Amino acid sequence: MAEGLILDDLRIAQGARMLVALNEAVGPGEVLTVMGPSGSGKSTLLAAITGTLAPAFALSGRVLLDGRDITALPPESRRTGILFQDELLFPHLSVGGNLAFGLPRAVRGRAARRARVEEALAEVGLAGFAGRDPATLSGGQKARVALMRTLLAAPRALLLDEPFSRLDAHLRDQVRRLVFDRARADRLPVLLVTHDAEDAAAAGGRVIRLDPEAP
Ligand SMILES: Nc1ncnc2c1ncn2[C@@H]1O[C@H](COP(=O)(O)OP(=O)(O)OP(=O)(O)O)[C@@H](O)[C@H]1O
Repeated sequence: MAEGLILDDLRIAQGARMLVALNEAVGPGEVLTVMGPSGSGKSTLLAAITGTLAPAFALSGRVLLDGRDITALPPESRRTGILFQDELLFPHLSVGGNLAFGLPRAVRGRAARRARVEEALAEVGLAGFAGRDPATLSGGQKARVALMRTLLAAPRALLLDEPFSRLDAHLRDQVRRLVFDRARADRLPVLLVTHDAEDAAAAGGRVIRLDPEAP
């Protein structure tokens, strides 16, 4: 069975408008960058993969992850992880609470869950931050917590919806490197949506462009 993420004749239409039509295979540790003008369907493509496509769209074809057809599965069963432009940390939870939220239920017991959270924080240079309010973190720290929250759920594919675009140039480079290094180390296929040619170059993989038919 083929490892990685496969978009098998995946088509997304909005009424008579064909937004996305793709045949792509993204191997473990490989990054496929998706570019295209605003409104061309980049976020919609990611939603089709995570299982959160709005009812306004019609989907055909298949999404395969590690050989498993996930096209019709509910989002929580797909094992796809996504990072957005806004970190979307829960403001009412501590940093540790945010990370614990990402942990699979299979990690049982308060002590074991706490240990996994501490380990994750230490991995991104944030040891001791578990009790902090997310509002007190810098942009780069929030980005690292958001990455670890996504990775703690043990996804088999990583989807990135412009996650670097709000960071300043220096941080952007750091966080980008962290994300791509982790994806390679965990052998995750990555789909990167971006407007930024530098992001695409840093990703180092193939680039495709969405050019939807005019309505
Ligand atoms: N929930 C929705 N219901 C109906 N139409 C939607 C919905 N979300 C997006 N659209 C429409 O679908 C098309 C694709 O939008 P999408 O957000 O995927 O584009 P994008 O390429 O990600 O754009 P951007 O670069 O601006 O983020 C647009 O015409 C948009 O207006």
